[in-house]
Amino acid sequence: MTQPKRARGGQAGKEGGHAGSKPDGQRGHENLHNSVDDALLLKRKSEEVLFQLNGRCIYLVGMMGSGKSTVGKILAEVLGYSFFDSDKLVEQAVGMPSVAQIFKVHSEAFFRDNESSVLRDLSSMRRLVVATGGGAVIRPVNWKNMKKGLSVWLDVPLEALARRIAKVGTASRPLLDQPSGDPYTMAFSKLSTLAEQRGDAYANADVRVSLEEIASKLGHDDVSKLTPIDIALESLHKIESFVVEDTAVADPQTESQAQRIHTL
Ligand SMILES: Nc1ncnc2c1ncn2[C@@H]1O[C@H](COP(=O)(O)OP(=O)(O)O)[C@@H](O)[C@H]1O
Ligand SMILES: O=C(O)C1=C[C@@H](OP(=O)(O)O)[C@@H](O)[C@H](O)C1
Ligand SMILES: [Mg+2]
Repeated sequence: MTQPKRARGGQAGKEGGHAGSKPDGQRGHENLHNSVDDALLLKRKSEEVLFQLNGRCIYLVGMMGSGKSTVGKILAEVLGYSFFDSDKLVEQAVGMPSVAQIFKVHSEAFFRDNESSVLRDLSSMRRLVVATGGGAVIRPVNWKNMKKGLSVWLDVPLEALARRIAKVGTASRPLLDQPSGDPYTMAFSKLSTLAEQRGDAYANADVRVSLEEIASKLGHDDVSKLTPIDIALESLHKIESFVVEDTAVADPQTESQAQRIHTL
């Protein structure tokens, strides 16, 4: 059977469009082939990773707009895991329709307490992909709970985050909500401040998925050309490498079996 190759742009779902030299009809076919190839690669890798995960949960961390909810749903789907978005669970627990309203009626501290309770409850479960809120990384108690599973940091350049946020608006993200000003500039400025305040809290994650690295590997000049599937696939590769190394430290004998599977 021929191996699917990694697609190089032109797929549905990416942020920036880039016109190729081919007529639209041909590009359409190419895009479809690329998407099918990517879906096959993703499915195949997920089957290997599923075996190695042994039921461990995956926690996605990263700044607002980094794609935790988007990529998390894809990972859950291909792994056959259940997907939870911690923001949605907080909304349910509090009985309010949006995070923005919780911040407004109560406070950020109230939201954070509920966020910690949700993460604590989830940490006793198995076979979950959890998209956390961007600020979950600031509390050590959340890390204590997330470390029961495997954590993945989606590391996205601030410019790309601000572009995404400017596109969808800030209504659902109260920390970025600004009454006036250019949406991109305002989002970029707020995100920069938050990134500075949070320091290297995201780097506590077991695995770092850098969009700049993926873009360079795939020959793209901009992270905006990456699709959520590209990012999900790289996440699975990184998770696999981490689990293999982790097993090596914990149990050298099991490691040699895991390594054999990894290199197949
Ligand atoms: N790789 C991507 N390409 C294009 N748009 C994306 C990508 N990843 C996420 N988005 C969009 O960016 C916005 C933020 O994504 P989301 O998954 O909600 O991030 P988070 O949960 O980390 O805040 C959404 O509108 C989503 O559709
Ligand atoms: O970074 C943050 O502090 C927040 C991120 C949001 O989630 P997303 O990262 O999914 O946008 C949400 O939890 C809340 O608005 C606060
Ligand atoms: Mg989210």
